[in-house]
Amino acid sequence: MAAQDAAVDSLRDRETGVEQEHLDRVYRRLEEKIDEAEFLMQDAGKRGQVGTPGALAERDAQVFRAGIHLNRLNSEFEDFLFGRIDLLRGKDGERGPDGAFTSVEAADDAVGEDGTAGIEETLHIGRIGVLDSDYAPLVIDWRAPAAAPFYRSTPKEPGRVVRRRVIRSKGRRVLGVEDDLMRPELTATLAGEALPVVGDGALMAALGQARSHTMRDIVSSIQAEQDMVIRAPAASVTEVSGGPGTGKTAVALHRAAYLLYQDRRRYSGGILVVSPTPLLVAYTEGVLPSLGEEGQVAIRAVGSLSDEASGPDGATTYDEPAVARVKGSSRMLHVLRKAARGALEQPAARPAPQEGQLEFGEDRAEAGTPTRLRVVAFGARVELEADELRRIRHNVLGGTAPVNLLRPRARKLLLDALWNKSSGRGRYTDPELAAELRSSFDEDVSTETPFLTFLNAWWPELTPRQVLAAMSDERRLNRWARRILNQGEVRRLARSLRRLDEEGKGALSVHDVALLDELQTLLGTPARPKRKREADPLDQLTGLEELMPQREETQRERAERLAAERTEYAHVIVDEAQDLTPMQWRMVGRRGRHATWTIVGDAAQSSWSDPDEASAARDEALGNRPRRHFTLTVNYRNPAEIAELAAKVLALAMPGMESPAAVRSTGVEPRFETVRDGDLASTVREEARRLLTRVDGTVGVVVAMNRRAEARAWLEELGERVVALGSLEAKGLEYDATVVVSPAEIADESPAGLRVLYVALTRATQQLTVVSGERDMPDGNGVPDLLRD
Ligand SMILES: Nc1ncnc2c1ncn2[C@@H]1O[C@H](COP(=O)(O)OP(=O)(O)OP(=O)(O)O)[C@@H](O)[C@H]1O
Repeated sequence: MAAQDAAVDSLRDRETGVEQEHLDRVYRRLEEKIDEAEFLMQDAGKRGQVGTPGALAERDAQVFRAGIHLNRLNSEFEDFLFGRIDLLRGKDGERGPDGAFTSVEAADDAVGEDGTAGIEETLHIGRIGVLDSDYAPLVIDWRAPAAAPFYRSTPKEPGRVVRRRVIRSKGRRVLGVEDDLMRPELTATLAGEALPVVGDGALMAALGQARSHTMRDIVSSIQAEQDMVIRAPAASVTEVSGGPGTGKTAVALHRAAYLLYQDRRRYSGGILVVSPTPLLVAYTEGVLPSLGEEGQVAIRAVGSLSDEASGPDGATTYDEPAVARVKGSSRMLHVLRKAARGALEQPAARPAPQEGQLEFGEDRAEAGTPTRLRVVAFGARVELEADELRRIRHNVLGGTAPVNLLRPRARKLLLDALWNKSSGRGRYTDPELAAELRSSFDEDVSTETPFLTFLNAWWPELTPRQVLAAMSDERRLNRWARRILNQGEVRRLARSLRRLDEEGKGALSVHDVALLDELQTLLGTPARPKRKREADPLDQLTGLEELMPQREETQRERAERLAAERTEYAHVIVDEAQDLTPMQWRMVGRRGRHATWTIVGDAAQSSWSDPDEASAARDEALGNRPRRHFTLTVNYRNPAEIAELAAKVLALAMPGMESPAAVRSTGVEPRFETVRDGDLASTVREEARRLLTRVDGTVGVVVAMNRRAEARAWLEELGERVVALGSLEAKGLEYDATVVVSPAEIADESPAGLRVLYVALTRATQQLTVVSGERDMPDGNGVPDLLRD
C-alpha cells in the first residue's frame, strides 16, 4: 500500500514538474511580450509628429492596445494557466487562427483497431491567449473556440479529448494537477509513453474549498451544461433557469467576459449586470477582474440603478411586504402618471410669501399654488382668474409629454391668454405690426418678476423626489390613486413615504428607486446648457509626445465618465430575475432598449408575490425579441443532505417543481436546535460559535427581516467570519455553514415567505443548523413543523 502511495506521489510530482516547465515557458514569453509592448510605447512616443494624421491615429490606437495588453500581462493573474487537454488527431487536419486544430471530431483512423491511440495535440488553457514566437499556441484563451472541448467534453461525448487536466498554480508556481480521463477505454500514448493520469477530478476539489466573502471564478471547472450557456450565441434574449447553486450567477458573469472577448466592439456600449442586493454586488464584483475584464461591465444593485439613488444615496431600507407589494405593482405606473401632473399644484402648507413680494399673493394663504395671475401691460392691469388658469393647465396637460418639458407650452398659453385680454390685441390690423407688438408684449411680460415668480410657483420644475414626497400626503395620494389602489393601500403607501422631507430627501427603500426612475421619465429633464466637452484624446493625435505621459489616464478618465453618463447598455444581464417587480422591470428595460439580454433566475426562489404580473412586465421590457432558453440541472453548492431538506420546503412552496440534483454529499446531516432557556440570542450565538469550529470559512445566520438589527447585535462578538442577514438579503449568497433562525417566522413574513425560506435553506456549502422557536412547533427532535415529512 505504502509503495503504491509513493508511486502515486512521484507520478503527481513528475506531472506537476511537467506543467511547471510549461508555465516557465509561458512566463518567459510573457516577459518578452511585455518588453515588446514597452518598446512599442516608447518608440511611438519618440516619433512624435511624424506622418499623416491618419497614420498617427492608427499608431495611437495601436499604442493604446499595447498599453492595455501590458497592464493585463503585468497584473500576473493567480492561476494564469489552469487547464490542459490532450487530443486525438482531428478529422480535417486544419488549424484555426490560434494555431489549434479546428475539428471537434477525431479522425477516423485516430484510434487503432487494438484500442491504441497517440495524442496528436496538447493545448493549455488560460485566462488569456499567448502565442509562441513562431505562432504556436502556448496558452489558449478560455473563451476561444479551441478551448471549448476543455469544458464540453464528457466521457459520454468526449470528442477528441482523451485527458482533461486542471492545473492549480499560484503566481509562477504550479501546485498540482488533477486529471479526468474522457476515453478510459483507450490505451493512449503521449510521445511514445503511456499517458499518465493523476487524481480524481478537479470539480470536487473546487467545490470542497472553504468560502470567503467574495465569489471565485469557476474558469477551471465550468461544466458542459454551463458552458453551453456561457458560449451561447448572442441571441437577443438568453434565458437561463435552474435551482439554487446551479451556477446561474457564475455563468452569467462568465458569459459577460465571453461576450466581450467574442465581440469587444459590439459590447463597447457596456454590459450592465443587475443584482438584487448590494451584498450580492460586493460578493460578485471581483469575478470579472479575475477573468481579465474590467471597465466595460457595471454591476449594480437594483436599489441603486437609478441616478436618483446611485452611490451612497442608494436605497438601503426594505418596505414591509404589504407596502413593497403596492410599490412594485404595475398599477403604480398609473398612480405615478397622475402624481407627476398633480404635484404641480402645491397645497397650502408652504411658507406664505412676504408682504408685497408677489403680485399674485392675495390667494396664497388658502392655496400653495397661485390662483390668479396679474401683470401690467401697456400701462394697464391684465389678470387671469382661477378658472382661466385651470383651463390653461388642463389644456397643456392634455397629452402624455413629460411634465417638466411642458413648461414652455404653459408659458406660451399664459402669454396668449394675457395678450387676448390686453389692449394690444386688435390695435393694429396690419399683420406685421400686430406681430411686432405681440412679440414685444411677450418680451416685456415674460421678463417681469411677477410673471416669472408666478410661473415658477404655478408650473414648478419638479424633481422625482419632490413628487414622491408629495405622495406622502394621504389626501392628495387618494385623489391620484382613485380606482387604482384601495384605501388600505393608499394609507400604507402614504405612511411609508413620510420618511422623506418635502424635497424628497431621506432614506429610500429599494422599491422607491423604481418609482423615482419612472418619475424621472414622466417628468423629463429640461435641456440645460451643455458642459464644455472634454477633449477626446483621439482628437489630439498630432501632439503625441505630449500625449504619452497623460494618455493612459485621460483614456481611463474618459472611460469612467462615459460609464457614469451611460444610461443604456449593449447587453443587460439580470441576476435573480425572478425577484424583479413589474416596476423594476420597467426600470431595467429602459436601460436595455436596444440591448441583447441574458436573464437568469429561479421561479422557486421568487420573493415577489404575483409572478404573472411580473412576467407580463418582463415581456414588455423584452419586447418581441427572439428568446433562447437553457436549464441548469446540477446543484454545486449544497451537499445532498442539505438539498434534501430544502426540497421539503420546495414541495410546499411550489408543489411538483423539481429541485436540482446535488453533485456531492458530505455525510453531515443538518442539525435541529430549539431555543434553550427561552434565550434565542444565546442559542443562535452558541450555534454560530460551534459552526466556526467546524468549518474553515464563513458562517451566515439568516433571520426574518424584522430581526436583522438584533441578530447583528447577537453576533457582534464572533468576528468577521460570521454574518447576520435578513431573509431577503441572503439572495444569491453562500457560506460554508448557515444557521436558519425560525423557519416559521421567515415563512410568515410575506405571501412569498415559503420561497424565501427555500432560499435561506440553500445557502450552505457544508453545514446547516435550523433553530426553532415556539412558533415553529418543533417535534421531539427539534425538527420544525415546516421541515417534517
Ligand atoms: N462548474 C463549477 N465549478 C466549480 N464551482 C462551481 C461550478 N458551478 C457552480 N459552482 C459554485 O457553486 C456555487 C453556486 O453558484 P452560483 O452562486 O452561481 O449559483 P446560483 O445558481 O446563482 O445559485 P442561487 O440561485 O442559489 O443564487 C458557487 O460557489 C459557484 O462557484
